[in-house]
Amino acid sequence: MGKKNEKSRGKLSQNKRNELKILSDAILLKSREMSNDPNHEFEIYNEIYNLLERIIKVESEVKLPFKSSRSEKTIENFIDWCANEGAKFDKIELKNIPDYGLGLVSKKSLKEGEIFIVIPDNMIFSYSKIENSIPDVLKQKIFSDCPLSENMSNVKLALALMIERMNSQSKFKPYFDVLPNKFSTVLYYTPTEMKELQGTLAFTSALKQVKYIIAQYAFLYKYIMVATNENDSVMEELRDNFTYEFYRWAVSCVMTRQNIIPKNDDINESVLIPAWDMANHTNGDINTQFNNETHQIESFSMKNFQVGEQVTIAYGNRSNLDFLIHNGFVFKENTNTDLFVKLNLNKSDPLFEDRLLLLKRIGLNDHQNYKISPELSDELLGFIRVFNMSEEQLTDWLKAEEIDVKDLLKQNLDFGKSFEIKIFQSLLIRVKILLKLYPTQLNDDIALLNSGNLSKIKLMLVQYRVIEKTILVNVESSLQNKLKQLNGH
Ligand SMILES: C[S@@+](CC[C@H](N)C(=O)[O-])C[C@H]1O[C@@H](n2cnc3c(N)ncnc32)[C@H](O)[C@@H]1O
Repeated sequence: MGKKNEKSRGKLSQNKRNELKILSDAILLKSREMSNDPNHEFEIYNEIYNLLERIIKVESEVKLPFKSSRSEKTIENFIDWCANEGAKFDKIELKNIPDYGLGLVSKKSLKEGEIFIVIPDNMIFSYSKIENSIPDVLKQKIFSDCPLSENMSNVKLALALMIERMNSQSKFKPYFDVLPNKFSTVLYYTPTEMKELQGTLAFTSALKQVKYIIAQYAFLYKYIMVATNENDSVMEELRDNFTYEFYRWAVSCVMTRQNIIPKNDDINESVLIPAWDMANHTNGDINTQFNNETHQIESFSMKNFQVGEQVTIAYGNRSNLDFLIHNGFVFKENTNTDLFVKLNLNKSDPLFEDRLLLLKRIGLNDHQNYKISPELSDELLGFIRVFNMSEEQLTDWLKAEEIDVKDLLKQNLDFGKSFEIKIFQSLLIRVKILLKLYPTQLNDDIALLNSGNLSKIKLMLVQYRVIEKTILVNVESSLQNKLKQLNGH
């Protein structure tokens, strides 16, 4: 650390810095606005994006302080570096895999449960790994005093990555050189691409995620400009190179690759694990551990892999909404088909207060997210039962003992046929409304996917729409079947 790699590129004039400060203030102000209406949230996003475009233009003369390309040479250097650092990975190799970027491929057949990669602690990148080489003033101002990096381990890791990425002498350089230049995270969507999510359950999450990270940039920009210290070259270098482009790159690296491992007995830390983080995801159980005795990452094969097969790992049992928002991809074969929908009571309903009271007694709330799937969860059943009760039913249930009231969450509670019909119908209406919110039809989306000429991000977003709509269509037909059975058809 501490060595300036090259002469500072394109220091911005004071006028431009002032303009960036004004734009950052405007972003911070706008990002405080919040709405439950996704279309209003989209308007806020568009206004923020306009300010951001101006920022990107002003910052355009400051180039990213590194060049990385995933050439054969850089990959070879990386593999040599891994070997020199003590990684054990002779059963696998790193290869380009269409639609996945880089990935791991087996060189020997692997048995389920067999260790296929070991990464020693010295290869793991984190803030604590560079802490001792960071000048004190920078450590104090950026990592202790700054409320964002102090409280958020992902921001801390992103800033540590930016600082170390600027250091051409870094021991991690061979790893940084094979990191992607560009991502498909929400931070790289254009507003036109973002609009592809309109009507989906992911729309608001995507908008909020971008708003949040742009606001982080604006906050950090102002913070770093003020915290700058002429006597500290690394601090100055950070000030000269801190752009939105650089920040979204670092945040995307962290979003798509970070892991949490124990730093010591009491504290965990966000880290990047070179080579292991080249493994792509598939369904299964997490089969990687941090060995507390050897301080190594060990990954075990999740199944038998043939020679030449892609060796995948499981990132966790996440829904496609989570993968899209937090990891920048969707996984068509995902066995996790969870969709969560916010359901609320009708405030103008004269029985609103009673329903709310009963909901609370069974541990539920108004405005809660419920899992929508063909098998209705206990919580969803509880909610739609309370939502649909008559005044008489409500009064009876409110009188029930604490222990009995929880029966409302039981699958086999017999409410009688007409009430069953009522609750399934109300849920069916809700699902139909959700399906109507999409500006496009499922068939149109499928045709679009088959057209074969979509950009990478648009393809992913249309795929996401198809996945979400398909789940809802399945729930719709399962509810219709249940109603048919109840009606004796
Ligand atoms: C930890 S990295 C894995 C290595 C990555 N492929 C690379 O080239 O650096 C995670 C990223 O890999 C890609 N990825 C992982 N699993 C995937 C999958 N099942 N389908 C598509 N992309 C996937 C996504 O871009 C994700 O953000």
